[in-house]
Amino acid sequence: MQSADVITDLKQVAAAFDSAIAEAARFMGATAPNPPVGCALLDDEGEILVTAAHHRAGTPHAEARALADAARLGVLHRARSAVVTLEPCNHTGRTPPCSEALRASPVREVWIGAADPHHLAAGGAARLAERPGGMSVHFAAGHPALAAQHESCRALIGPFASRVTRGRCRITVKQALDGQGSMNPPPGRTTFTDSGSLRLAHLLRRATDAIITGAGTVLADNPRFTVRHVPDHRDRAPRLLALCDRRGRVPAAWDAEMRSAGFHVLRVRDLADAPERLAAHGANWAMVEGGPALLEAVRAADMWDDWLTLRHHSDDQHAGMSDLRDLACRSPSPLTVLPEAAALLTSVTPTSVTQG
Ligand SMILES: Nc1nc(O)c(N)c(N[C@@H]2O[C@H](COP(=O)(O)O)[C@@H](O)[C@H]2O)n1
Repeated sequence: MQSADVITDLKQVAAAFDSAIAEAARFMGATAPNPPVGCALLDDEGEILVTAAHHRAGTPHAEARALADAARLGVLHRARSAVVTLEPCNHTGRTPPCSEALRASPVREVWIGAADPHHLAAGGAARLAERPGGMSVHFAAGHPALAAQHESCRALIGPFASRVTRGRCRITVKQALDGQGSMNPPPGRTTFTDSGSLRLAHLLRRATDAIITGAGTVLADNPRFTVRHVPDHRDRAPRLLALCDRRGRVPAAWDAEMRSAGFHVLRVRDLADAPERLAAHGANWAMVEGGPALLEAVRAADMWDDWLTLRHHSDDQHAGMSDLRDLACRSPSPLTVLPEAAALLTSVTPTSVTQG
């Protein structure tokens, strides 16, 4: 692959990556089975002309959308660099190859945040580099000044990479605890966390493609699993809802109720099968919403990628303090690139330690 001189100033490339990452993050939870992807086009001066994202599978990819937006605004002829969070695809799937669209455009430099882990679509970087007349192609990974952007692009692509390389969706657990470590809210209440934690939980519901829950949770709380405390995507496929109900305790009427609320219900006997079953239905990222028994089973099966703890302080010493919202993650977490979610986290701990 050609590795010609860098045309654009690295600070401007970093700013363009930040813009593309933020735009892509807005569509997390709407693009499955595709990943969220963002693209910015820059002019000769390194100024951003347009930033676009992939909205939903079957609609134009981020690169195609950015080129079309630039044409509509009459600035396409000024586009010299493309900054893309994911390697431009090199295949005809539901949409044509972005590598060809970029080759045919005025763009002469492409910056890539992360390689495409999907073997069917990969190879766009090499295809771009062999463009007659030249194309300067760069991966963020090779530039220390873009380390943060590379990490964010990896986080963005993480759930998709999990599905296409491991055949299982990424699993994020949400656990709310009171000051004494109990998961049970006081009698008469369904939650004890503060408004920030509630928002974070609903941002997570919105950004994920599926929810895994247990019979105990459904029978005790009958949660609605809908996104209510933050605005939801207007255009998304029905969300997947996996119910682990080994003993068949939840009546079939519940499935119908959930379907009419916009969910596609999957019943799974064995919790350990849920990540594969959901991935087979196109989910890249699932969150676990359950009670102590389900979460203990997730921990025992060691099947989580992120563990989000919402810890409420109700004791005298911390009276008036907001919740602590701690995230443990085993690879860069997509939650860290969701702007509002990242701002609500108290700490992020990368960990490869097996919790037991
Ligand atoms: N570079 C890039 N930009 C996007 O906006 C994308 N959605 C993708 N996705 C890649 O292409 C495959 C899907 O292709 P179709 O939407 O079916 O045409 C997907 O598997 C990714 O590898 N890439």
